[in-house]
Amino acid sequence: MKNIDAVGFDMDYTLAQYKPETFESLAYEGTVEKLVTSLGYPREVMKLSFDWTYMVRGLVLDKKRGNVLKMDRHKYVKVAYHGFRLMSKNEKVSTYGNGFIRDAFDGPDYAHIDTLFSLAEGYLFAQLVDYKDANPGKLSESKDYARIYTDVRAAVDMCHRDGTLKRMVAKDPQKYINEDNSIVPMLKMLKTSGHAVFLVTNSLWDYTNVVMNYVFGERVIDGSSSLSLDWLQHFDFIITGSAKPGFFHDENRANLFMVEPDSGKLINTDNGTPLAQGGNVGHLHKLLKVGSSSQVLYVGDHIYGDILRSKKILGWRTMLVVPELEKEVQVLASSRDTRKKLNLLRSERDQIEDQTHHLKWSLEHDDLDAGEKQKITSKLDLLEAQRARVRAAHQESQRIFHQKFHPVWGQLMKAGYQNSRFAHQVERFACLYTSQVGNLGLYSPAKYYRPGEDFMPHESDTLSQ
Ligand SMILES: Nc1nc2c(ncn2[C@@H]2O[C@H](COP(=O)(O)O)[C@@H](O)[C@H]2O)c(=O)[nH]1
Ligand SMILES: [Mg+2]
Repeated sequence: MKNIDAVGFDMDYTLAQYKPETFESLAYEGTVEKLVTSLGYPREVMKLSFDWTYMVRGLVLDKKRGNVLKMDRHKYVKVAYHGFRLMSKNEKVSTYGNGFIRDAFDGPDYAHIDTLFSLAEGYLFAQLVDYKDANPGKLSESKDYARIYTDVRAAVDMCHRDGTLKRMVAKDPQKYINEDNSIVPMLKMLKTSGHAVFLVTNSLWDYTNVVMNYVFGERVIDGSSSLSLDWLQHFDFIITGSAKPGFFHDENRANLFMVEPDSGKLINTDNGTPLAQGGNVGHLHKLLKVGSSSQVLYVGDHIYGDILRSKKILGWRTMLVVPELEKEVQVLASSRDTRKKLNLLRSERDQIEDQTHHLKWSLEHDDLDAGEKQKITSKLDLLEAQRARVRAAHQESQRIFHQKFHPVWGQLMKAGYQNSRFAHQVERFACLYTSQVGNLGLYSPAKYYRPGEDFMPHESDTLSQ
């Protein structure tokens, strides 16, 4: 942090941690209503209900096929559901494992659940896929799976734009946003230590003002009547309506407005102004007066919107907020014995397979008499039975272990033994990651965050001996 001159924050799901159980339920209900009232879906769809715990970040929606996928860092599909039906191994392999060209899963046929804002969207998509399959003819013919996805996306988008969500949050922020008393001390510490502190959010000024009032301790907010501007003192610069990730491109020509905080009026400007709406990163860089982009640390929750471009294009230092990490770490810590057992079973299976292969080779290629052949065949039968036992025990323990994290999708950061696609993105694009933004305040603002050591397989093997 010594080399960092400016620390910036995203607002939604970073400084303001929404409660997915209420916020995403609101998004879900608003979306269903729009599908029925504006997009021609049958009223029956209103009877569907939402399980906010089902979807997780890192999943990929296959829009055309109506599937939900979890993949590893090499983009191998490890778990696949059609709607809510688990696809068999054969079905999965024939859909995603054949062919000569590997799918990159990043074209227009796929959508990524890479923000907690997308949990309701993914869930509703899977529900409507099942609904279409179970009710042939009830949806109009044009509504294939891909069209269903487009409709759900459009309805979610409307909810964010037309006030369906924001009006409700403004009325009762405590219902939708977690209280977090660690934020103010953390921001004060950063400022006192000489860092410039800034906010860049895609939310517009009026909503930002409501949410930040709640985050900064004005716990009783009724509409906009009692909003205070005291929270502004914690930031040197504030940019609302930033339209990230486009904001991170200097050539982005979005208009820059000065915000008049009391009235919320937007005034045209082409100058850097401490409280602005719109513009691009060029305006911000002028204000920050940093010598190089690596002196900026930006903290956000969205791997694409906040982290990827700011790091890849600008070279900012980045910190990703991953609230799911809390449970992930808890389960890992309480499963040490299980993990040891899994590793033992895995190496036992490897050893049995190695022995089996040697014996089979010998049987086929060595010059053996009948007695020797018989001995090897009996040994092979024993090994085969042993392997089946170890394999079954391993699979069952692995299944139980993964279900401790999430009953359907398992560990967020792993897909089998490999890092998950999500974990891979975190590793590549986030310099730091943590479960809550307030954790930044647990360390000195002068702390040097050293990277963990990289391990090649041959190195970790020698360490564990
Ligand atoms: N128009 C849409 N707005 C969306 C959607 N998903 C989220 N949002 C809004 O973006 C900001 C996020 O702010 P940030 O502080 O995290 O930069 C917030 O206002 C959301 O309501 C969407 O699908 N469409
Ligand atoms: Mg955000």
